[in-house]
Amino acid sequence: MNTHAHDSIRAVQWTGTHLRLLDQRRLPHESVYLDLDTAPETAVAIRDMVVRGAPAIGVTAAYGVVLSARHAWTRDPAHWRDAMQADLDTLAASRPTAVNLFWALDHMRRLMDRLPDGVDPTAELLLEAERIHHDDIEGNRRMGELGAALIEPGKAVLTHCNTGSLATGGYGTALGVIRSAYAKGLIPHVFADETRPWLQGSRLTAWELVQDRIPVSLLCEGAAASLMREGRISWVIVGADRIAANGDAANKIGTYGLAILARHHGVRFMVVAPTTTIDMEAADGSAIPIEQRGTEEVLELAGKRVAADGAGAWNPAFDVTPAELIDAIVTEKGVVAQPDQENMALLMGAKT
Ligand SMILES: CSC[C@@H](O)[C@@H](O)C(=O)COP(=O)(O)O
Repeated sequence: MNTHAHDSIRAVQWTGTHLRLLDQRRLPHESVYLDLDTAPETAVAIRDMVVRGAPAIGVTAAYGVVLSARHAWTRDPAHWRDAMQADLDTLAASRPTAVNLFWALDHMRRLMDRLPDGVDPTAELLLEAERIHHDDIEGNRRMGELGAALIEPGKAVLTHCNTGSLATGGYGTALGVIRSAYAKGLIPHVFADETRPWLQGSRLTAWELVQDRIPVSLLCEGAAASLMREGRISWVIVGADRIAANGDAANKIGTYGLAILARHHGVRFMVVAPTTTIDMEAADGSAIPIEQRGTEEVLELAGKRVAADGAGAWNPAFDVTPAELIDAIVTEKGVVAQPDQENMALLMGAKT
């Protein structure tokens, strides 16, 4: 029997008593799981990249709220909501760009407000976290179908970062489209950027694709222009951490450059993300907070200094691709071609 990565990889799990995370910092060579019991531990795991990828961060935060509720109810059943406040703030401060985190916290907070006083809220909150998790996987399957339908058979595609089972509730966004397209025989091969400085492409995307027996070639980001010039790919397919109301999309640093290269070479550019990644409060990309991470991530490789002593570094974790460089945004609610403020509002059911 073939083992498909998307069936077996569960980066985020509820054990019945604990939140269990696959430590993505140690992949692909070691599969180590961490069991977490508190919301502050969950926030640290998000910040330190044990779990990463916008939808997976959202799902994790929802389970973090469950852990918080359990402690709050034990400590102070009469004021469990107040007792959770510090935990909610800590979770919200873990990473700034992926809006799925804030979406999940808001969603859980709204449920907290509806729950009755005097009753342990843990079970209800757990049900909701599990629903968020389940809906994310369903949404990915749907996006897989919708995105694959845009791809004509024949050429390879290029992806960036990791948007697969590891980055989501399961299956993946951009990698979900790639999985579906490969299963339909539409794409023969996948090119994956290694994705400095965390190497999500080499360590995580390649690991997932190899397990699914989908042929993958890694490349340094700097090789993408030459790949396109050789006419070897039809689409660049990426995920997103936050999409603004006009369709500008923040994603892993380097995505913007790929979009410019794609337009120059007549390659199409697809962003795949659930509607929980869309932030209608952000008018355009300039309103999206971009996380700056520590300089050691650039100056070192696997914990070992590689840069010349005395050199500094600039390490933004994300960049913003302007909507006009995006050919399609694929969500679980449908595809937005040539995204702009009007068709994004239509998708989200908002008034223009
Ligand atoms: C489905 S994941 C979409 C994005 O979150 C992904 O492309 C990305 O940029 C992840 O960044 P990371 O810093 O690894 O959390």
